Amino acid sequence: MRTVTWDQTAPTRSPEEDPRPVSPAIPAPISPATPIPVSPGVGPASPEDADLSPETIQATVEPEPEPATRAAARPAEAGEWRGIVLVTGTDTDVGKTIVTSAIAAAAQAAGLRVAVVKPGQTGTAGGGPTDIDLITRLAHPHTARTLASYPEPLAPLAAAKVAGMAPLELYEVVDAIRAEAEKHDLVLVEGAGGLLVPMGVRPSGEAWTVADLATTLGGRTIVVSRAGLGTLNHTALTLEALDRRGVPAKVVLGAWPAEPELVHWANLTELVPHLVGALPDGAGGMEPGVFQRSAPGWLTPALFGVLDDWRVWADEVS
Ligand SMILES: Nc1ncnc2c1ncn2[C@@H]1O[C@H](COP(=O)(O)OP(=O)(O)OP(=O)(O)O)[C@@H](O)[C@H]1O
Ligand SMILES: C[C@H](N)[C@H](N)CCCCCC(=O)O
Ligand SMILES: [Mg+2]
Repeated sequence: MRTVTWDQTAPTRSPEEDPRPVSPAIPAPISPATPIPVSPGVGPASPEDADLSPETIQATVEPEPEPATRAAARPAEAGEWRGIVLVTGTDTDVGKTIVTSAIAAAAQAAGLRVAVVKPGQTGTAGGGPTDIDLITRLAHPHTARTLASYPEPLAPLAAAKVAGMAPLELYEVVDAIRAEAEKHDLVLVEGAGGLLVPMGVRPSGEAWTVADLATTLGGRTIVVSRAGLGTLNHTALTLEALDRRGVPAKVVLGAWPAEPELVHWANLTELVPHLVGALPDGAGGMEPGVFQRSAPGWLTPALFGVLDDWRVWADEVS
């Protein structure tokens, strides 16, 4: 099997010169007395994977068993992501819409009937295409619906308030998504911004988030993450929030750069145990036919793709 050779000129240190562990800090197991589950975190699949010494500066991007002290990143199974799947992200502008399009395209190519639902679209005063417009252009899902649109580019609840419009009501959204699930094999639900953005109100008047939607619907969740510096923390925070709620989650990189640097390879190595896909930067600008034919190559079989070896993928994209 081929290995990926990282940029040998990048600054590194050998264990002999500096014995500090190069592994990123993995949260120590929390006392069994506390009810807080151990963070799923992100991290190398094995200590060897974190070795950035010059002699072994190779990305060993094959997932291996997680240490028993952490919630395991169980390998996703082929076709597992059917039914209702929420697509959230570590932030706004991370590529949720493009990733949603890619999953829809790959699932349709695999013969599934796909619906995409965007509960709250904000920023429509800008006049550009909505997320559902983009998804429709790129992937042509069988059904594509926006449930509520608000003019200002804000979180949906804030956008509803400033416009004096009705906020999204949690159980109306739940009912709309369940109705699509009756008619489709896969319903992709794209949030707005990240996991804990206030989306609308519950009957009690309290705000709800995409995390609440995931727990109410019992849906699996895809976390779209950036590839660059800062993503390890943002991804770990999002995975931990989902893990604490008992929501199964996997990660897709929204935009893998054309010219990856050391940090991108290092992040890939850390995230591989959680990854079920990675889209190239620029994918959103592709001609729709090219996008649809390419999408399965960016996703693992869990998401109806054909990407089954991250080392081969890394060789091909570098
Ligand atoms: N793989 C990609 N190829 C091309 N453009 C991308 C890619 N990923 C993200 N972008 C660009 O980055 C920006 C944000 O992407 P996108 O609209 O998918 O973000 P988002 O996470 O859906 O944000 P929002 O919270 O507004 O829904 C867009 O301008 C999009 O064109
Ligand atoms: C307008 C933007 N593109 C998104 N649709 C909404 C992002 C809300 C983010 C709120 C926040 O986390 O502060
Ligand atoms: Mg979007």
